[in-house]
Amino acid sequence: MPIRLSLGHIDVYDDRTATFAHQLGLTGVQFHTPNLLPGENGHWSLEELRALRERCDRDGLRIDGLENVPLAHFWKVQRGLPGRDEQIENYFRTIRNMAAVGIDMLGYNWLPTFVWRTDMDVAGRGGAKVTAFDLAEIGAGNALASYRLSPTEPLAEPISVDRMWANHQYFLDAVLPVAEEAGVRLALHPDDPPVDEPLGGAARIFNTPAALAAAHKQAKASPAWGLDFCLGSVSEMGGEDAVNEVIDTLGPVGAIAYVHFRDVQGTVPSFRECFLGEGNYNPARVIRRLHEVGFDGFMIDDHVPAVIGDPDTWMDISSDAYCSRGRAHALGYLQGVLNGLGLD
Ligand SMILES: O=C(O)C(=O)C[C@H](O)[C@H](O)CO
Repeated sequence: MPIRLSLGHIDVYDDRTATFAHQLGLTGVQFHTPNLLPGENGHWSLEELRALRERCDRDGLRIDGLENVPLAHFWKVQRGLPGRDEQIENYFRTIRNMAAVGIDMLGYNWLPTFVWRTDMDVAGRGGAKVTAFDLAEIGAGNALASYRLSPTEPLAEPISVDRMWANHQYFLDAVLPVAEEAGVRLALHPDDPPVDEPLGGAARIFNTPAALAAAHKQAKASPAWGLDFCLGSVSEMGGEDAVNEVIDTLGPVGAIAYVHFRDVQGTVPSFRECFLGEGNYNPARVIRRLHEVGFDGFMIDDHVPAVIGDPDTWMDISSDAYCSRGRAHALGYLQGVLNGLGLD
């Protein structure tokens, strides 16, 4: 299949979201801890996954993937706490239930204290609302702390770099055989922000292109593991050079599962989000390079700048805020690039 675009990072799915996808000419959707999957028993049940699948079938939209099980399903696994084996058993259930309804991609992250920003309301181009991170400002805490995927409980004790790697290995060793058998692929989101310093007490380990290649080694090149290639997070590591390094190491071995398409200006320790085309990398060059190494998966929009008339960026998960002008701009931009490269 050629590289394709999906409407991505959808939290709240309803008629409005489905209409937005159709109006933008998209045929696939990708979900981000969706409202339609409460997962109240510690896993995503067959019934709720089937209902989501049937809903999208009725809407004429393919489900390209799911990302991030609810925090309550996963926090002990990430932190390596007693009780993680029970959560891993439940993760098996989620994987098998996804397979049973024909959904074969599951994104995850290795961020016990989730994504951090130090400002959720910076004026980007023309005053568009964007988010920013500055390591010098972390003393004030995470400006994303009230986001529903940020943990409400602080860490009981700090988690070191070594523990983070060991916990990830433990998770992969348990889960990949089940994922392989089920035919579901797990996709790791890079750290955002990719700093060396711990944030909220948890070390950050997937913060360089080399660390992402090391994750591939931890997965022992399993076909059930890939990178959720967040271009924004990798751009935060080192701009287009870092993006190219990831494409060149993980692309040819088929380890790029799918792509989050957003960008930033600046790199760690300080960056801010921006529109496509004014960030650290050239989107057309990146897509051409992905194509040249054989990437043929899907790409999604991610969080986007809020332009005039848009209620918010990613803090507001309502479908009103989600179906925004900023998002339409990002997707239209990417459609134009794919068309110009002859890849649509
Ligand atoms: O920080 C980013 O770039 C994200 O896309 C954050 C998302 O919530 C992502 O799903 C983290 O796993």
